[in-house]
Amino acid sequence: MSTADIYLPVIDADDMGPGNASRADDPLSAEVTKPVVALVGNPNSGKTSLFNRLTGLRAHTANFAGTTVEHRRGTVTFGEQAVELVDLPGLYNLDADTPDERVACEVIRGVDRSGKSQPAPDLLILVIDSTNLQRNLFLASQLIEVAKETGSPVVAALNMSDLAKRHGLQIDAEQLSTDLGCPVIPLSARTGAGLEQLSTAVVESLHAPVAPSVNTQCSCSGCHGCGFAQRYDWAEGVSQKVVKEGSDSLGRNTQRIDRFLTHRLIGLAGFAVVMFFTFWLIYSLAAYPMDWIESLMAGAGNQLSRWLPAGDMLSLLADGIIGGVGGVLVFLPQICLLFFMLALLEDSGYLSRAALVMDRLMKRVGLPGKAFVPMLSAHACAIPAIMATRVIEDRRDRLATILVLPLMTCSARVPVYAMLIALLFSNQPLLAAAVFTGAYALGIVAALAMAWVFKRTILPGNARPLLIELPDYKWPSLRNALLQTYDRSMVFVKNAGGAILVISIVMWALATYPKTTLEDLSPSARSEITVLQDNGDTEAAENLLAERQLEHSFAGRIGQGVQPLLAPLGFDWKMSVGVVSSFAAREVIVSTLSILYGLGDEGDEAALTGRLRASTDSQGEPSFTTPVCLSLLVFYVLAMQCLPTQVITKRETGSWGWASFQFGYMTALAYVAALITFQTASVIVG
Ligand SMILES: Nc1nc2c(ncn2[C@@H]2O[C@H](COP(=O)(O)OP(=O)(O)OP(=O)(O)O)[C@@H](O)[C@H]2O)c(=O)[nH]1
Ligand SMILES: [Mg+2]
Repeated sequence: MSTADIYLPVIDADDMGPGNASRADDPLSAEVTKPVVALVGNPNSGKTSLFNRLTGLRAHTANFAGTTVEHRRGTVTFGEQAVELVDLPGLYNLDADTPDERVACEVIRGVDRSGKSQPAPDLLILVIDSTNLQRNLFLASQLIEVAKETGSPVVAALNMSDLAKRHGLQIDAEQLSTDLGCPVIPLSARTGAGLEQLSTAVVESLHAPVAPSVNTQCSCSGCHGCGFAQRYDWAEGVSQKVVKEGSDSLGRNTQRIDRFLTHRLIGLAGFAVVMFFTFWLIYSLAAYPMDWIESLMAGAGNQLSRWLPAGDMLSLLADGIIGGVGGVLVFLPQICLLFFMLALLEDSGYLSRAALVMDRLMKRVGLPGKAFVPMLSAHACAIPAIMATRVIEDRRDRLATILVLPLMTCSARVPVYAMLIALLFSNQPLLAAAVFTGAYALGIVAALAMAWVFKRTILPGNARPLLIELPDYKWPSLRNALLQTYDRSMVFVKNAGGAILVISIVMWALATYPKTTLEDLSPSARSEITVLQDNGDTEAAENLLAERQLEHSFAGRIGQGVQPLLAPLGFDWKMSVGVVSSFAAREVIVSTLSILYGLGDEGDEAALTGRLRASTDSQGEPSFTTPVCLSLLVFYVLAMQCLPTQVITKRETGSWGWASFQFGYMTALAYVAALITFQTASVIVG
């Protein structure tokens, strides 16, 4: 197992939201009867936004370079002409350096992964960011030269015209069309302006293809001579010629804000404040819809107990399904808000600044600056984040990033944190936000620390310095943010309705069978229950019987078998069952605890946290003490409890060895850290 083993698949699973029927995991060479039109251009020029606008799909867009790392397809009808539209990763030039850039270059040049020729696209839509014309023209000239060789006609889409207009920027599209030797259509992927003209130009070019041509040879005396410099000079010359009225108010505003946000200290403090504010907002706002969902669940449980006689069926539906799945679904509002805030931050352009201020820290521990965006997106889910590491050129850097990514707090941890934080500080949003931020920070610090350890041990070497484009700040698109929130949340809901549902039913069965009757109990337990019954305390007697039944169930036996291993971390046998069951998926602990603590509590309307807080051990002491909650929290921040992530790590590194190593080191780290936390907190709390 070495870094050289990392293989770089070109295309596979995508992060398109649910409802997107079309995905691009087949190579471009696959049999396609419709003409193929590819969207090409610089990173962040709006290719995916245009793709979404034209196809009605919802691929991920964001205001930073390198959002798209694979090609995607969708069908569009331009006039009466149906075409296969392909969205590609962005490029700065045609000398591909990273796996995602290679994807784009291969498609444009008409070669497949192995270098064999395949049909080039029937047409290229060259997406140009009008607010960054000069920079985009460099690639434009290269692309047009390649298109001339492959015979693909080109239509240039002068995107972001809404933004250009707002900032008083006027571009002479006709002159630009003459300089590029292809049609140039001003448009806005955000507002939809100019799409009809684009459609007409595409249809005309498909029916009467004209090879584009560009002449970057410059005869002026000021040219620097070499190909690169000459091309830059050409781009500068054309840009000066076609920009009729320029205003750099966009750039000036950006610079003004950046003076603070990219400052080495203020920038770092600003990042902490932004994250704290985000969590505070999530925590405070989500409380209301969470209450509604909780009362909905309780109402459903009550209704069921009215309809069905007491027995296994009622228990399965109320405790197993409503308790298990509902226990996880309750946290949906927090997850939606988290995704919404992340989408707004992404779209505003702030994240590239955060990457810059974090780069100094990351470089020291051997992580490349380019790892920052995958690290941030890992806060939603580690799977797309691991795929997003394809923007990292160096194999060592990429492997180090993949190994530490799952330490970032993903959305599946949110229900677990929320449950534990509610146990620690209910109704104290500020404290809760502080612990939330602390848990997130712990994940980040652990990732940086482990990267440092890897740099000193198994992955020696220095990470490449960060070269990142700082896009202009933009007002985030509310529509995009809402759609993205919906798509990502639906993945969570589907998970709750699929894997979590199945695990909940299994957990319910394990906690219910084999059944224990009063006669099966030990004489002492029997007499304890009888005394309670004789005293008329039937509720306490029933609860005690339920408790004993649970202890004798399969789940009880498993929990008690594992518990000695987890006892130093402060976990009792019920928590041990929760920990074991959540190795399939983290959030399962919430449903498992709902089931384990819900049994014997028929129709109880109290929320899960209320039940957990009231639970006691055999000596009558509270089970969920502060040291226990903290220990569980630390364990869940650090442990690798997600099978799909393991599969993706295997796929992206090409070896189960690295996936097992990731599982092993994270579990060991979680165990040791939780042990230290519990023992220390126990001493402090007393
Ligand atoms: N105002 C405005 N913003 C736009 C327009 N088109 C795209 N954007 C924004 O520009 C940013 C980049 O858009 P993407 O569609 O992700 O760009 P991309 O070219 O696919 O980027 P990569 O995948 O990184 O190459 C996002 O914040 C979009 O919301 C537009 O016409 N007007
Ligand atoms: Mg894109």
